[in-house]
Amino acid sequence: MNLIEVSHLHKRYRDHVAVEDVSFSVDEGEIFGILGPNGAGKTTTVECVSGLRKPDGGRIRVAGVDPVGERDRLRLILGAQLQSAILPDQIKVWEALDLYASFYPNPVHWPDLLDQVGLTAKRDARFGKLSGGQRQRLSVALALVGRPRVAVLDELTTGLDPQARRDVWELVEQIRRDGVTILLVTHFMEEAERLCDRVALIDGGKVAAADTPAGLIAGVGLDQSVRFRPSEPVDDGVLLALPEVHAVTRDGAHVVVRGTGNLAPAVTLALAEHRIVPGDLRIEQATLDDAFLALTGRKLQ
Ligand SMILES: Nc1ncnc2c1ncn2[C@@H]1O[C@H](COP(=O)(O)OP(=O)(O)OP(=O)(O)O)[C@@H](O)[C@H]1O
Repeated sequence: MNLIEVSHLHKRYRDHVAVEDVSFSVDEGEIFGILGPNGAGKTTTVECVSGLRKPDGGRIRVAGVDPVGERDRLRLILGAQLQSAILPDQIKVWEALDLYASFYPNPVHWPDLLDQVGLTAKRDARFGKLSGGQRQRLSVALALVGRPRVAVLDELTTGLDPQARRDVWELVEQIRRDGVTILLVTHFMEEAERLCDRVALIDGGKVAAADTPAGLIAGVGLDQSVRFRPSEPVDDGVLLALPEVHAVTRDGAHVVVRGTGNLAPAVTLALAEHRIVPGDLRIEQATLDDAFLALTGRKLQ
């Protein structure tokens, strides 16, 4: 079932078009990613879904609710974690949770939530004294305190170190296991690949493509490459004769073979038949970044 439906969303800031034409739908229980470079229109899109901005065109429904006309109903369905935390530095962690819980008719018992996000030890700490990762985890807890069916998480791990980022990723996976549908905005390819069931690639206020991460990569026909330094000169024709191989290029002393299917075994076998040893052998899978580049002509990061 589609829990979120966005069709032909259009949003301008005065004469600047932030979102040209964005459509996507999110199934119940999914982690759906919105991936794109800075300024692509991601935040504006999810702010419209969250009822924080009024679209200039198009239609949005969240569990059948119109975010513009039915904000009170939306509040009970959707919890948003905002890009920049806007809590006062002096507020204590427990006070923030207690305050947010008071906004909802049936809030989560917040000490459990504090435990879930790993902040029980910080219960009495002031917001201003928390680390970046702790602030992010608190903001996730605040988005979940009203028991939403949908959580909107915007640039959740920007500015975090790798360990804190992995901790937040685990938290997101745990929230999904609890049955919450997640709309996740990110400009990190790894984050989208790791967390998202499906991803919409957004560029210049439009959806360039939407699919599973693997489907997006396969869709542009760039699956993988094998890179090696041959022990003897290798004739391109030997490799190009293999059905798995699409292209052979050189990078200094290295040969780069692009293709599909069982590329690496096919290439190494062909080399062995010609008594060539592939030194420094590396197999590289295409990434969402490659798919984005192929679709838009631009890199994500
Ligand atoms: N309040 C605003 N007033 C005017 N222009 C804005 C406003 N908010 C965003 N924009 C512009 O609209 C475009 C889309 O911005 P948006 O924040 O939605 O993109 P984004 O993909 O989320 O990028 P980022 O990751 O940098 O937040 C950008 O060109 C941005 O400068």
